[in-house]
Amino acid sequence: MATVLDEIVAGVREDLADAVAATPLPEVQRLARAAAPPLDAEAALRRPGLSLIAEVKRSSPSKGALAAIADPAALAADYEAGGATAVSVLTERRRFGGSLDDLDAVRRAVGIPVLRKDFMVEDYQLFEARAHGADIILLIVAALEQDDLVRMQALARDLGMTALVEVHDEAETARAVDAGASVIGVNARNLKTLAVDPDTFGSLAPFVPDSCVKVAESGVSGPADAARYAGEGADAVLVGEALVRGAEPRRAAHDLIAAGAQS
Ligand SMILES: O=C(O)c1ccccc1NCC(=O)[C@H](O)[C@H](O)COP(=O)(O)O
Repeated sequence: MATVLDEIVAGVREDLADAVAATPLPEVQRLARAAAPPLDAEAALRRPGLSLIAEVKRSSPSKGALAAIADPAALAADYEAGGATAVSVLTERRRFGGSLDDLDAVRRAVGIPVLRKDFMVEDYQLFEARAHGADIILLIVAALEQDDLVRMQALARDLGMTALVEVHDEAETARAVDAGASVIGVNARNLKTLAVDPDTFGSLAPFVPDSCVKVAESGVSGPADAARYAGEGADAVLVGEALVRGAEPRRAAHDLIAAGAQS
């Protein structure tokens, strides 16, 4: 039976065919090479204290519509003012309501690294991300064969971007480490059931080498969760729903970071 991830990736591949038809690979490669140089996101995430990757997330397969984000640039600017280290922008259209327009708007609004959060299955998407100013791309181990993971990580580096390599279990963590990942995100959301298990980060963190940046993804509902992840060894937390649903994203960002620092 097809999983949610399979269904999302099938939709992404259909949209990708349209994108390639509109902007062929050589042109998107040219645009990627011509874009302003990327920021060193890995170095930013390695700074002392708990880093926050704050997400622009309109909707999700697990929760449906989350927030009517009229101005993604203003939201991202609030995140930056609240101390976020990076902004994550979901660009997947069908299930998350995102777009490259959101990425463009955020890129123009902030001076911190920007993550294109999407389901990357073809090299084309990495060039596209860079052409739109992304500094970080997401590589989901569960969505990629090992040779694709290795090649796409090398391509991200060649383009000057940081790859956030996402894992959900011990086997995927071993694959990420084998592929030479330097930034590993442990996602607490099970991509088959969509349930969030807050114990996932703590159980997988010991399998992530100390040399890697460790990112705890999903299910952070407030400062206590950020403090818990920091205590379990997270260098960064990636937070979407709690920030876009809250009334004061700037303060909420600040409070998450402060809780991590106290842990
Ligand atoms: O959010 C979902 O429902 C989802 C479903 C299937 C694949 C990915 C999904 N989310 C992507 C993410 O990783 C989250 O947006 C990110 O970690 C932030 O999570 P949260 O703070 O729980 O919104």
